[in-house]
Amino acid sequence: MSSAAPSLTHPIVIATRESRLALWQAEHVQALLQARGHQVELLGMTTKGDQILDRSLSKVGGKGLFVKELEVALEEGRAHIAVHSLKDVPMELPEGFALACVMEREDPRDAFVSPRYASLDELPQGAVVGTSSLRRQVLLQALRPDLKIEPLRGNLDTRLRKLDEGQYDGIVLAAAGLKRLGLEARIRTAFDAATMLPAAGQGALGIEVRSDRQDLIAALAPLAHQATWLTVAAERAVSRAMGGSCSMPLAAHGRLGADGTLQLDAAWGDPEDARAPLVRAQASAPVATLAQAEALGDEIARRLRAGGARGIDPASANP
Ligand SMILES: NCc1[nH]cc(CCC(=O)O)c1CC(=O)O
Repeated sequence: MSSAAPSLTHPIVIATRESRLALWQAEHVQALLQARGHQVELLGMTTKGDQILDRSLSKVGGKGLFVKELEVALEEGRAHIAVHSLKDVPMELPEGFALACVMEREDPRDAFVSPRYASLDELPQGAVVGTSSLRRQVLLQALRPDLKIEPLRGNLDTRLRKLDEGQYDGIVLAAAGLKRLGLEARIRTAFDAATMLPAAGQGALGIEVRSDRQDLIAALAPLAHQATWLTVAAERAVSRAMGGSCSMPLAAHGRLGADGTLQLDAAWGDPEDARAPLVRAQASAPVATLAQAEALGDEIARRLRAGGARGIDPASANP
């Protein structure tokens, strides 16, 4: 049995980074497509983002670094689809590329990981916490102004190794990545999403294709999870409207209720002052279409700006 459109040729090749998490994600999609009768192969690649371990991503060009090489492979026809953590996908895809679908979300929360301390509250005064995320930095600093936040880059295994070597008292990672790699036991506390507000798209996977591949878009449609798609569309709209990139501390988190009401929360931190008070905004609305979800995200961005958040206009944003 195959649900393939007539023009779809096999195998479908998935371009993937070679970190354990990226491979897990690509293999996850491979298995789902194989279960629907498709023949699927992986094409492993190293991206610029994978090679930069010593500097903060926000200083060297941002999220796009993880996706560009994969897009080149799609452009050249060496691969057909790319699986991304939506958190790492820029708000606007380059001309000619589209998000074919968004899949069911894993745990969207941040997790506190530490060999010695069971929670953030247990950390002694002045303890060292590792994260290179500006969002995590400002949210942590709001909860515990005494903590010393130090940069921490690399894939999940690298970050855990640096923690285990004693460079930090604790680190903050996405619960989703740890769960996917079978490392859930490392989570000491999953932060309450209301206090450590997650990043837009955190925990959700998206599949990118060339926008002219209607055959692939049709083949991927059954993998979509509509509730997740609506929720992350609203979250990503907040980022887009704020001109968000990883150089702006910005959190956006939605929850879609069984009645179709989307509750959206966001927080903005001053990129120039990690200790400045956060600007928060909240709104909810019934949401049944992507356009309605995006309108709610736009509304939240307006409220953030009204509360003092400074957005970046598209013209002056990072390339
Ligand atoms: N910033 C890197 C990144 N991008 C996606 C994940 C895994 C979680 C996800 O899929 O959202 C992680 C690790 C982390 O933030 O700890």
